[in-house]
Amino acid sequence: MPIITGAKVIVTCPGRNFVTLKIETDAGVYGLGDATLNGRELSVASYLADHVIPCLIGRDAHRIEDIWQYLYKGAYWRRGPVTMSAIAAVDTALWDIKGKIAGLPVYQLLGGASRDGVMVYGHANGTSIEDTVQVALEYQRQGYKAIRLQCGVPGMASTYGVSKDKYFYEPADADLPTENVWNTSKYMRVVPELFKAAREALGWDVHLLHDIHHRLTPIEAGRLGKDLEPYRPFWLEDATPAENQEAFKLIRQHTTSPLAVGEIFNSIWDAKDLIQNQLIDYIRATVVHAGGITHLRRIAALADLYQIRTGCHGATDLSPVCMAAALHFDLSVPNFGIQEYMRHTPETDAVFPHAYSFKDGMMHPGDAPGLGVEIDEDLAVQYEYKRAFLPVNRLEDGTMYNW
Ligand SMILES: O=C(O)C(=O)C[C@H](O)[C@H](O)CO
Ligand SMILES: [Mg+2]
Repeated sequence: MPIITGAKVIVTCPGRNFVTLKIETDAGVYGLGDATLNGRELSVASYLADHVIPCLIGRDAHRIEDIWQYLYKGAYWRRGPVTMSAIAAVDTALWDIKGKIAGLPVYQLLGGASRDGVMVYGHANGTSIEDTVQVALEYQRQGYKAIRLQCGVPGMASTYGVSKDKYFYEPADADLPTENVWNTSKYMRVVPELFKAAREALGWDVHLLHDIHHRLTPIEAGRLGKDLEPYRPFWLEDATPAENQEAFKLIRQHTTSPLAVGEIFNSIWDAKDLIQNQLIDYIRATVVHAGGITHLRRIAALADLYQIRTGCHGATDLSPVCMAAALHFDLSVPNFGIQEYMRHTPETDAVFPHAYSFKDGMMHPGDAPGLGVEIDEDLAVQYEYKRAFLPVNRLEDGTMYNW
């Protein structure tokens, strides 16, 4: 049995901050896990270094489930994004180790491939409808089968999902949170126009998605969902904050537009009521923030009972280690729906060389043993941690709102 002999936390900032856990064993094999929690990175780094790593030394790295339970139940303080990201990092690294020792890619350990490849969606964004549609056309030319559309709103200086650089979107942009201003009615008018223009330009063979990013009330979300129905969206994401899950009943009463929720969920308990009441169509939880591959499989299994499919979060603040783990999960899980794919910068890709690849709108984790992702530690140390916050959002009268 491979015994855990050491572990360390690597914090690096090749364009943005990433926290990576590296677990070493006496079998000469190590594993990697992503522990990045955007805007709160050092909390997870400390949780791992101060409270988790000392408990790992001397354990059998093959006992993935037992170590998961030990860290979850053993902490007494359950759930929460910091705890669950730390557990996820350990879990992911242990799957990596198991795969490397077995000489198999992780997806083979998860039951093997359930499909040939993983359909991903790219992000088309622009300051205007015209710009966004042009970018979407470019994605379509690159072979994407699914495209998320976000555009600037006339009369609003900025909004979620629209970047200065059309291809690399990084919302955690400042040393202290940037203040944005929000106006729901202006936003509600522009999105149906965006979808109309996109359908006219792109046709009907491509899936179109949109992220509301928690900014509507349930009844507003019902209205937007209804207005978008003629354009057949693949999903509307995070229509309203999901703390009150009853709220989704109201949205469901008004629209057949499919709903996706869960990128900020960190355990099956966050998703349970939405899933069991069939209030969503896609569950967005992913490896790093929802307790690792082990826990995400449990969430997917519950969702599968209700024909709810997976749609893992895959923004750039999830490192290539998480991306690789998500792709192994996506390839194997029976109720896969779609995977988000935001390209990392070349600097990030250089720090994390990986076996996963993209072709014709589909991704594959590759067949390297384990996760198929490495970290170049010499390069990683050259990029020092840089404090960066996600923005905050206020209504026009100054009221604090959801970002
Ligand atoms: O990718 C998405 O759907 C997002 O909503 C991105 C999030 O804002 C981002 O990951 C927050 O860290
Ligand atoms: Mg989102």
